[in-house]
Amino acid sequence: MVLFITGLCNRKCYYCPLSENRKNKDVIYANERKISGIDEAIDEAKICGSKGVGITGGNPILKIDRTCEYLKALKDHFGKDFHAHLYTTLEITEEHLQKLKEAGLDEIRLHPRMENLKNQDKKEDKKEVELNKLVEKLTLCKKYIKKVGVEIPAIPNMDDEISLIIQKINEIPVDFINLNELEYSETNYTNLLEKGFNEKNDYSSRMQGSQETALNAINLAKKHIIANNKEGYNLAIKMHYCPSTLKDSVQMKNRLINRAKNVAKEYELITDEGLLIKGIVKYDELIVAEKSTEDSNNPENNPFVQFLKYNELELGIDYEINTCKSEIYLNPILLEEIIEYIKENNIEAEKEFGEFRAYISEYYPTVDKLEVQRTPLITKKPKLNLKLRKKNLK
Ligand SMILES: C[S@@+](CC[C@H](N)C(=O)[O-])C[C@H]1O[C@@H](n2cnc3c(N)ncnc32)[C@H](O)[C@@H]1O
Ligand code: SF4
Repeated sequence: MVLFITGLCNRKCYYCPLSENRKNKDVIYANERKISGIDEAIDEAKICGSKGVGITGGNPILKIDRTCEYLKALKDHFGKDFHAHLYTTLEITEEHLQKLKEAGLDEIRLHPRMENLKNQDKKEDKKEVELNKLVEKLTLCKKYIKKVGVEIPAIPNMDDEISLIIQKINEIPVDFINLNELEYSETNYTNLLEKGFNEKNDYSSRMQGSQETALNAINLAKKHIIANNKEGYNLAIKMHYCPSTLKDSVQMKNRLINRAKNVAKEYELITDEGLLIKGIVKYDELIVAEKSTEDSNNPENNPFVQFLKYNELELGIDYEINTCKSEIYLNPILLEEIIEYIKENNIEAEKEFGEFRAYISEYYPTVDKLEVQRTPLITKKPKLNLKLRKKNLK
């Protein structure tokens, strides 16, 4: 689970990808769900079948007590094997680390100021200071937290600077460095273009040159480390490159599939991407059967529902009525079959069931249930006007 503990942050990274509704706002999200308490975080982790938490922001240490409260509550609830890692900056102090350790943090990932590392003559000082500070803070983290690493965006053309970071931290007991493929979002796009970067293609949010920089920096660092250590290969640090597609196609997909499995209703299907599909019969106003002798407000007396009930035993139809939205939900394949049946048998759907629309809806299994596709089902068999068509062809 991704626990976004606060949007507050003292930095102003030009590549910051946070959206407007999170950036510099003191809001909490568990995955895509906006929450206001620990119980909701626990609930979201349960629904998603989470095995651990990544605590992020903003900068979580600006809300250190909240961070520790959530962390401790998750550990208490799910046990010590529920893995917890946290992203933060070099502003972390011994006091923060003491608290994080007590709350059970397993891993920490530090993010230095990339702008200070850019190799420009006048900034040579800044670069040294930033690198030394990184080494100092990583060493401090190692005193308290079991796994310590660095995580940074692979900024195109920063091959040498990133290679230098790897060489420096390879000399101290640090476990890993993660290089993320640089990604654009609606908030950092203009900044990235102003820096002279371009997007890689128009179907992803990847920036051109980032992958090359990451791989080149890793190879450069390896070369230097081997060359400087005549006695042999002494590359202690683990290096990972995380392409942006991995986030979407693996991390996000797995999370969606887990969530979908836990929230899917009997009548819903789960796609390979972890989206949910259901059939919807929509009325402007949910009508009830005209000659119903029973309570005329009872939605179960809707003619379409009556039809489903009539076929319930044979087809095992499971359905749900949403009276607020005047909608009936059922298995999408069954709905398609019913609509086909109506057409094939020339049943006058409107006369039988009243005026309704039918469609298949595909949506995210998240709290906001964002719909990604809606496929209308045609309820009347189309009549071809062959004469007219012949005339047109002439
Ligand atoms: C989104 S941040 C969240 C944590 C915190 N705000 C930070 O920046 O460290 C998670 C990781 O992504 C990296 N990152 C920041 N902006 C990025 C971008 N535009 N593309 C790829 N990675 C980015 C940061 O280095 C950080 O380690
Ligand atoms: S540290 Fe993270 S949240 Fe803060 S400005 Fe940089 S990228 Fe954004």
